[in-house]
Amino acid sequence: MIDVIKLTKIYKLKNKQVSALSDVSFTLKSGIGSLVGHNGAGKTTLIKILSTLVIPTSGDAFIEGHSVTREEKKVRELVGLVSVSERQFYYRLTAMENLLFFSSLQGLSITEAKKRAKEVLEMLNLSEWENVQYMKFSTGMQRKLALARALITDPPVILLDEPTLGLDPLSAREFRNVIKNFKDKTILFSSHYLKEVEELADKIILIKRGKIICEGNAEELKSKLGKVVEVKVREIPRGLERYAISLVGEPVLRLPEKETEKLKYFEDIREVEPTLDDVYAYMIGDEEDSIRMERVRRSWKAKE
Ligand SMILES: Nc1ncnc2c1ncn2[C@@H]1O[C@H](COP(=O)(O)OP(=O)(O)OP(=O)(O)O)[C@@H](O)[C@H]1O
Repeated sequence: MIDVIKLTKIYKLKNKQVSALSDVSFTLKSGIGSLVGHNGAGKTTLIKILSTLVIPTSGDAFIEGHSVTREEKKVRELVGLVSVSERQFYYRLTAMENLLFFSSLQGLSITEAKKRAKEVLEMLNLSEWENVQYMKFSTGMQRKLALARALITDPPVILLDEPTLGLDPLSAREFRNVIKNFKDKTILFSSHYLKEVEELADKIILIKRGKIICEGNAEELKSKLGKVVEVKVREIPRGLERYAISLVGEPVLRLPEKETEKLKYFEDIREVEPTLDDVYAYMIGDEEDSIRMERVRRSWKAKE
């Protein structure tokens, strides 16, 4: 179980402060949760706080009832972290040697670690790579080895920061299948792939500029949109640029029907099945994206 209570993180830079998280609270009792938000929304910061790598400015979070600020050692035993941001493994050591090295840091005996390492490598279809140096691993295999390391102590909570980033579709699918099978663990992952989020997550947490703006399962989030429609417009009104699905020629907008009130003119209305992309555009797609999109559209028009 992950319990986050009023977490705030302010990074102090030389002459300014960056508010990465502000008053974030949520509970993930079990199952799979997903953090979704724009670049810089605060997802990695949250995952780092939950794995005790970053200290929050205020608030606290509890992993299986243990505080990340006051019981770091205990929390580290309870959490397995998979992240791509750090240099993770020793390049010249084999998969097995790396796993033994990291599990010794976590206090496992060599015999126990070897047994667990073999089990997790087999679970992740990496057995035949056991004695191959890490430097020869593809990105997908590197990611799987990171998961193997997180699993070696069989922790109840797994945190994954963009686990399928850069993986080819088949490797990503394989990775997702592995994650789906952890029925008895609490898993929290961040992702920009909304199809993946929909496939895996029981609970989706939408974060915008360090604040939670909505949470629920995919159906609950979609139901907040009401009907979703596609319409052709002549011009995209300011503030609705994030709904554009075609900028060339006559722009097409895909948006909640209730938002069409903001359009002076539209034609060819067509109802479509809501997706998480629609939820994202409605809840998160923000002004800056809108302005950028409008710039693209204008420069395109100018070239025509
Ligand atoms: N060590 C740091 N020092 C200063 N600012 C930081 C630091 N780490 C993150 N930030 C800032 O905090 C904010 C949140 O960053 P974070 O990496 O948590 O976002 P994110 O949602 O994971 O983004 P992305 O999707 O791009 O990975 C950003 O404005 C970022 O620039």
